[in-house]
Amino acid sequence: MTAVVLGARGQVGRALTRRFPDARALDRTALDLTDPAAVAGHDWTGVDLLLNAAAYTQVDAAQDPANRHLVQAVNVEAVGALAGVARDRGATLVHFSSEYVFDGRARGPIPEDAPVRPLSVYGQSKADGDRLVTALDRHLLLRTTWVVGEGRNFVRTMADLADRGVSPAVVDDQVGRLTFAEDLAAAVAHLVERGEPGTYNCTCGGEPASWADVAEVVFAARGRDPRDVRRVSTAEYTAGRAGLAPRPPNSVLDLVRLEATGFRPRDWRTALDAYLASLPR
Ligand SMILES: NC(=O)C1=CN([C@@H]2O[C@H](COP(=O)(O)OP(=O)(O)OC[C@H]3O[C@@H](n4cnc5c(N)ncnc54)[C@H](O)[C@@H]3O)[C@@H](O)[C@H]2O)C=CC1
Repeated sequence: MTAVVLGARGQVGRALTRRFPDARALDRTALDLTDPAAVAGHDWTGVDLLLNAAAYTQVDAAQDPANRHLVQAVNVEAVGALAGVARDRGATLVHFSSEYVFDGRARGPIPEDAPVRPLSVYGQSKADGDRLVTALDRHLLLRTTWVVGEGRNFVRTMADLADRGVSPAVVDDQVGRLTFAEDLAAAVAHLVERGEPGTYNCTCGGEPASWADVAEVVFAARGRDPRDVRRVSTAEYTAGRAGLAPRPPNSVLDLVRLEATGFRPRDWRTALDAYLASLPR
């Protein structure tokens, strides 16, 4: 198998590169996906697995009309170009999506086939990209949430704030589960091995929690009092902060389809404990 990882220096891309050590790792400097000529002109000879972890992921910045062209170029047009490469080469395209394609207003875990109703520009762009991927015979679309890997993420931010003596306001009415990038990469390897195309929700397992619950675990691990996390509602958090994209209140994805393949994601609390133990102080 000849694999290529796109977005290789992002959180998910780094985990994929570790999980598929023989894959060709490409980031923006090696191949700018917003340049159709570069994508068409790239040497894809022999490639049979395209792992696309590249995306425009700044959810709030995506709301700014000045960035809309770039969001569209990376999250939709580039996905179409990669789908074209996969189709021409008979390769499998693995792509990542988000619970932001849903409005998160329904209660309970969200199944893969729930109605798509994005609240934000980013969510809409991911939904549009998803349609291009699922039109392919050979595809894997993994919808995930709250990713933690190498690089900037919520857990690192909270650990930094804890270490600096800050008492942050954190929302306690958005509920979901963390997903560690290495778990996502392990799921990709498992699903590629099975060779069954389709859309799968893929997050860590365990009891869903709010961002404030996660922040409290991080604070405790850094030796701070969890009560230093100021629990606020989304309405309180967003008041006076301009330009924030609306977030779905329910980010909990149903894992039944993934688990039916024999893949058991780690409980997010177990994975978080291990991650926190590895974070430098
Ligand atoms: N981070 C999260 O919490 C979540 C992420 N996802 C999805 O998971 C996937 C991976 O996300 P992360 O690794 O967290 O993102 P990231 O922001 O850490 O990495 C994105 C990568 O895309 C690359 N990239 C951006 N524009 C590019 C361009 N024009 N050409 C080539 N490469 C370009 C960046 O250089 C970076 O390496 C994305 O599809 C994202 O939408 C889904 C749900 C939650």
